[in-house]
Amino acid sequence: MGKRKLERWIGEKSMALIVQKFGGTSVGTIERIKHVAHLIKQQQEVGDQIVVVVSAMGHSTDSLEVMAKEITTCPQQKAYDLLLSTGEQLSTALLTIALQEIGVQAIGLTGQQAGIVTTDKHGHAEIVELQKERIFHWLNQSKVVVVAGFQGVTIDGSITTLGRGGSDITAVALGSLLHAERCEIYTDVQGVYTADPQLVSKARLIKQIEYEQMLEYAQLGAQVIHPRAVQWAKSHQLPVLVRSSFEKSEGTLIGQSSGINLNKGVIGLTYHAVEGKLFKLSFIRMEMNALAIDQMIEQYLGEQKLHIKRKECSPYSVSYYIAGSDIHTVIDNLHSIFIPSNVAI
Ligand SMILES: Nc1ncnc2c1ncn2[C@@H]1O[C@H](COP(=O)(O)OP(=O)(O)O)[C@@H](O)[C@H]1O
Ligand SMILES: N[C@@H](CC(=O)OP(=O)(O)O)C(=O)O
Repeated sequence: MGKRKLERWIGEKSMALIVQKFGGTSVGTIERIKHVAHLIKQQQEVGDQIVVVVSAMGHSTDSLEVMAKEITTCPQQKAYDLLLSTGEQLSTALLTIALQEIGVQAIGLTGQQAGIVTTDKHGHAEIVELQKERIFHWLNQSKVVVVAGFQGVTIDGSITTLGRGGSDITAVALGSLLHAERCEIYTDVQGVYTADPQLVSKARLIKQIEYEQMLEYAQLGAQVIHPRAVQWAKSHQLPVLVRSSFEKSEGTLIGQSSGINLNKGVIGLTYHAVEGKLFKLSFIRMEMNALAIDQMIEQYLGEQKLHIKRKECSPYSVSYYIAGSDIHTVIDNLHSIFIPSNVAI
């Protein structure tokens, strides 16, 4: 019997264990929290065991940072983590109450109560252990377990945070260590797109992407999932589904290669300002070290009289530092050329 299955039998249940993570936008208001509670209830009615990971409401972690900075520009790390971790504790408690209110048996846990042990690198801690029996104890009582994301505790009892955007890491680490069937990341867009859909109007939803490519895509700025979460998923071969909490959609499956990809070109684009008018423009390629694609991109940038100041390559990506003011038009054009709408993704 495989390890994933075995774990479920130890938990004395043969149904699927799923980890669902809801980001800040998905739990941004009380109405949204109530909506999320209904989504969880629907999944539980299918008969699955559910562990939920939540982020802080909306941009409340930013507000906590601002409050501390009004006192000092240099808060002590332990107190700062103690403060930042409260955002997720609030949303965990509210979601647990919302679940209970609609008849779902639920228990809310801080990272510490869930047994998430981390290194002592405050503000950027790594999960090193999960005391699994704590979560299984509640799952075996048929409860939905709601865990505060983005936080853990050191072996000597200090609360830590994992780094901004770290609730994704909590969700995928829990999914990996609990041997869940999959981890679902619920957010404000339908899944992983070929570019940020809020910036590039022609961005298309990617149905499936491999761990390696998603890792580079996330490292290069596709903000929809944290790169360290992708790293956990890759190491434990955990399938991750990114989908919307607002509208029904199949989302994007991050997993192993299906081996039947017809697209041999570019799968994703990211760009951000480095300083002033200098931009870093990155392309995620479907194939490793595909030099022909790099040459085509460079030819296009040359034709547009965009001077490449620096180039960086990694197995599935190529990045260019270019200076320009109308970068948005360039991106739109690059997207149309290199990810044309007739190519399957
Ligand atoms: N390639 C991409 N695919 C999807 N979303 C992306 C991509 N690049 C950037 N994003 C941005 O990521 C946002 C979702 O991430 P985030 O704001 O961290 O959500 P959450 O609040 O759910 O954690 C989207 O609103 C979108 O603008
Ligand atoms: N609340 C934390 C952790 C987090 O992951 O948030 P979100 O899922 O909303 O990006 C942050 O803002 O960094």
